[in-house]
Amino acid sequence: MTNFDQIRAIAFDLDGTLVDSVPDLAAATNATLLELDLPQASEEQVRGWVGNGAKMLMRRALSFALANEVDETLLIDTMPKFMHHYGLFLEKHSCLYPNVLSTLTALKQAGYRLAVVTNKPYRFTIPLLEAFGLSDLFDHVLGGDSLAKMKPDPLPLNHLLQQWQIEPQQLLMIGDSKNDILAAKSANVTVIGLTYGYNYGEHISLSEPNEVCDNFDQIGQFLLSK
Ligand SMILES: O=C(O)COP(=O)(O)O
Ligand SMILES: [Mg+2]
Repeated sequence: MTNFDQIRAIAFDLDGTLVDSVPDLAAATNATLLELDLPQASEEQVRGWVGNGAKMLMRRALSFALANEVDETLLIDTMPKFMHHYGLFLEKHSCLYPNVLSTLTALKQAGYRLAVVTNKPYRFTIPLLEAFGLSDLFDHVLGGDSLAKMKPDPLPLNHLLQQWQIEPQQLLMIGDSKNDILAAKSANVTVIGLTYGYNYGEHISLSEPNEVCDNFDQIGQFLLSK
C-alpha cells in the first residue's frame, strides 16, 4: 500500500471528482448546438467529451454534430455561445458526489492544505465551488486557463509546489481522469484515481494511479486514520 506519511497538501480535480457536472455541461452543449441548428448530443456522449477543457468539449461536440473535422473559425465563433449557456446552467443540475463536503472539511481540519486544479475555465470554477459551499476550503484554485498549460501537463501541479514551497513527495493529486494521473506522474506527485467520474469510458486503473478509490470517503481512510 502507498505510504501517505509525507503528504502535507492535496490538489483536487473538480469535474467528475468533487462535482457531477456533466448534466449542466450537456445542457449547455445542447443549447449551443441548438443555436447553431445542429443535432443534439446525449448526456452519455458529452460525458465522454469532458476532460480537456471547454474548447475541446465544443470541438468534440461540433465534430459529432457535423460528422466532420471542425473548422477553427467555427470553433472560435462557437465558444462565446457555449460560455454564455454554461454560465446560465452552471450548477442547476449538478451535484456534489457523496461524502465530498464532510471529507474535505475533515482533511482541512487535520491540517492538510487543499487546492483545486481543474481544466474547467477559471471563470466558472469559483462560482461552482461557491454554489456548493466549498470555496473557503481551498488555498489555491487553478482553472484550465489560469496558466499557460493545463493537465495532463504538470505545470499546474508544479505551480502549487512553488506556491506552497513544498516538495513533490509532500503533494497528493486526486482525480477521476487520465489527465490527472498523467499530470501527477509528470510532476512526481502521488496520485489517487477515482472510479466514478469521467475518463472517456476507460477504467481509471488503466492509468495506474498509486491507489484507486470507489468513494470519496475512502480518501479519508488513507489520510486521516493516524
Ligand atoms: O472541464 C473539463 O474538461 C474537465 O475538468 P476537470 O479537470 O475538473 O475534470
Ligand atoms: Mg475530472
